[in-house]
Order: sequence, then C-alpha cells, then structure tokens
Amino acid sequence: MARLLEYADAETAAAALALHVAGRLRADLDSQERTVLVVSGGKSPVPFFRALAAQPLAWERLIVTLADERWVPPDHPDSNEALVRRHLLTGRAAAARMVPLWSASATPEAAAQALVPVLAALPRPFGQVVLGMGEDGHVASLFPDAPELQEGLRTAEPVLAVHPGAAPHPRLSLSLATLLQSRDLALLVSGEPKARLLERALGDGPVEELPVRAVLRQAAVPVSVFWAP
Ligand SMILES: O=C(O)[C@H](O)[C@@H](O)[C@H](O)[C@H](O)COP(=O)(O)O
Repeated sequence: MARLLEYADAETAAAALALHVAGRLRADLDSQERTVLVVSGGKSPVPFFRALAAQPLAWERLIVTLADERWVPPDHPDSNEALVRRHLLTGRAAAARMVPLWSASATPEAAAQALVPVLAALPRPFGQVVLGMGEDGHVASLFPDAPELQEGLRTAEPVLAVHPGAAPHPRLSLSLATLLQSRDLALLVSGEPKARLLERALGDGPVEELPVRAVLRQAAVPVSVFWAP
C-alpha cells in the first residue's frame, strides 16, 4: 500500500523528497561502500534535483543512473542524462558517478543489450528509486500504449527498448522487476491536471490502463508518493 504525502506546493514536495532521499542514501553509505540512486527525467524532478544536490552526502561513493531515457544523444534537449547532469550533478554532487542508459548503439534494442552487463555490475538493492508519473499513467517508460508494455511489466531482463505510440522518441526503460530491486521507491507528482489521475491510479483498475499502478500496488518495496496540487 502506497504512502501518500501531501505538500502545499511542488517546491515544498521537492525539498521534502530531497531530505527523504538523502537520508536513505546516507543510511546505505554508513554501512556499505557504494549505493545507487535511480531517477527519472521529465519536467517534475528539476527542483528535487537542485535540492538534493545541496545535501551533504558522500557523493563520490554514489552511483546515479536513470529509470528511463529517450533515444536521443546527451547533447539533445530531450535527453534525461543531460537533465541529470545539468541539475543534479553540480557542485559537490558532480563527484557522483553517472551511469547513462544512452550509448552510441545503432538501435535502442542494441543499446538495451549493451546495458545488461553494465546494470548487472551495479550494487543491489539500489538505495533509492525516484519516479514521476506521466499524464497517461506511465512510469519510467512503461507507457500504456507501447507494444512492449507487457514485456516491461513481466520480463526479468533489466532494461528494454520501448516504442510509445504518442510520446516523442523511442525509449530505454528499466523493467518493473529492476525498478523494484530497491530499498525504497518514491513517486514525485505535482500539478492539478494530475490530481484526478493520481486518485484513479491509487484506486482499482487494470495496471495496463495506468502502468504506475504496478509500482503503487506492489508490497515488496516501500513506496511513498510526494504529491503537491
Ligand atoms: O523521460 C521521461 O519522460 C520520464 O522519465 C517519465 O517517466 C516522466 O517521469 C513522466 O513522464 C513525468 O514527466 P513530467 O515530470 O515531465 O510530467
């Protein structure tokens, strides 16, 4: 059962999430050499990235990777890697090691194959996974209208290529199984247009309709929704 935390505005939710994530990662780094933070892209996480970058942490022992990536190189304005580098890996946080999903492979399928050993080498469980929720209920790049949705929800492979029907760019997405290999999950959602959607996502209905439900419903990993209208 997901824990719903409501804040007055997006900035306050982002600050609270940054404290939550920093505390979680610090707890790992007190008892192990390295830990992994997995983040999504999109617009919502920018204030969270800035707030987290200001947190005192042993950044040089932190590995940052993405829940999903658009099939564009890092110098493209839609690149999630570029977003993370610009807003999170700044100041002391620049010492963290970034593990990108994009590579100069011929296709997203080839990039997914190349990522298998890279992701297998990351310490498990991840310290923290932070996700957003798209206006169609997608999470990471598990889109309701993508032909690969069932595969993403069921495969034991770590990552897959996704071709969403409407959203721009093919994607690379961690599979649901991999997103759940974490000590903790947080979902950052804000804005009135997503209020009704979040209510529906937390209610009954098929996962295929709103894939975010797969994360909200599972009981293996604690999940908190940082919500601001
Ligand atoms: O690359 C992406 O698009 C994301 O990783 C995606 O899953 C995102 O989290 C949601 O689409 C929410 O995006 P917004 O924050 O822009 O609404």
